[in-house]
Amino acid sequence: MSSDSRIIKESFALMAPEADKASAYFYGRLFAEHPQLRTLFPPAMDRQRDRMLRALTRIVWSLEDPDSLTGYLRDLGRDHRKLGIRPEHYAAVGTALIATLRKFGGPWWTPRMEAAWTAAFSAAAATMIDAAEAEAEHSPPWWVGEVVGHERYGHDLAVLTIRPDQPLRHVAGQHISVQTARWPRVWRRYSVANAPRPDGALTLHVRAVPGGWVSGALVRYTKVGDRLTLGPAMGGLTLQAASGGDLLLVAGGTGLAPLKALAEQVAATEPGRRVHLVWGVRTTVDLYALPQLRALEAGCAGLRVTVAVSDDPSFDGLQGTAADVLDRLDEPLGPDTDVYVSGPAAMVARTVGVLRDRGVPPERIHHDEPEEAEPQVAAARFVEQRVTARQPAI
Ligand SMILES: NC(=O)C1=CN([C@@H]2O[C@H](COP(=O)(O)OP(=O)(O)OC[C@H]3O[C@@H](n4cnc5c(N)ncnc54)[C@H](O)[C@@H]3O)[C@@H](O)[C@H]2O)C=CC1
Repeated sequence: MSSDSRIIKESFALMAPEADKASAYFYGRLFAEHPQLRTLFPPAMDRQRDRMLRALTRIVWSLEDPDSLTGYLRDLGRDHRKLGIRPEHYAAVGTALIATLRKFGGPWWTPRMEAAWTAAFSAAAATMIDAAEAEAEHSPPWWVGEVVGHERYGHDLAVLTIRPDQPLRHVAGQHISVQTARWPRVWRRYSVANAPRPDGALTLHVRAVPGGWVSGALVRYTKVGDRLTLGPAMGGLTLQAASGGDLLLVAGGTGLAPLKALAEQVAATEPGRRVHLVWGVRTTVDLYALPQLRALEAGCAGLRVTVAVSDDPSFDGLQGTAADVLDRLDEPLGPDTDVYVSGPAAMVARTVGVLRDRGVPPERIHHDEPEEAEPQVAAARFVEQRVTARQPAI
């Protein structure tokens, strides 16, 4: 580990006990010094603060993995265009960040730490700005999407089909962010549930979560003809280029969306490739995409779809969660099988546990970071880092 990386990790850990206060101070200071930036952010800042903390944690933890760090920063830079962040804003953010670290580092803060952070921030900002400028050559900062389909299932689920005003390039397995007119500057992520289509349309599977501003608006108050604002496609739940072996896709509820896109991609490009899609839902109402999955299966020799229902004993089929189904699979998972998992965080964790018990190597198991991760996850990682940190380097 380079000495600068170690200094950054250790000084970051000093903030652990006050991570929430530090992120509030950071935005307070940023907006006090640059009031014009306040208009770029949502009225309620709690989730934004969590996101910032999570992003910073992710960056600090990736310092030893330059490829992963650069990819992450480039995505962040591209994504920030939709907020209206411009190159000149980065210096303001850097000044507020260093001031925050200095304040919360307290008596431990040293000029050596400040120099390491300043250099790291400049490098990160340059990567983000570079990615944003490269993206600006061929893509708008955001898209306007017209809702051309809106199907309701039960009281809290909807499948939306959206046609962007300009081509929105995406790869099967990626997600986009969505803003509704009801909640300006509040963005939420949804996976695109289809492989790229000739007409450019995007399908989203949306569950209205309790207290969810955007999900509630999309399910209950959006209709055909409405317009939504869309951010660029991001995310890594895409097929590994090098892998050509069997695929096991394990979905829970609306976590089906990115895996359905992967199944469509394979059906279109490698119809003979063996793909087993296991989809677990709670009740039969949640089997909203079953007709399309069966149609896909009928047209694709290599695709097999298994569904299981966990909370409805009257269901005339497999009972249990997707993880339970895997536990009972009688066929072995070949060493070249890649597994993709998507769904509620607890379901993903349980499924990954079952797969590990069945001997699937960790590098063959792929899943996304859930957006709805515990808000305190970043602070918890600070604490973990602090406990494991060695003596300060300086
Ligand atoms: N809508 C989208 O585009 C995407 C959504 N997601 C995530 O997928 C989740 C989907 O939520 P819902 O549809 O409400 O799912 P849900 O709550 O209806 O659950 C889906 C399935 O997961 C099972 N499950 C729940 N907890 C489990 C556990 N601890 N162990 C094993 N199985 C468990 C349930 O029994 C059910 O079979 C959300 O967390 C969402 O963030 C992930 C990727 C894309």
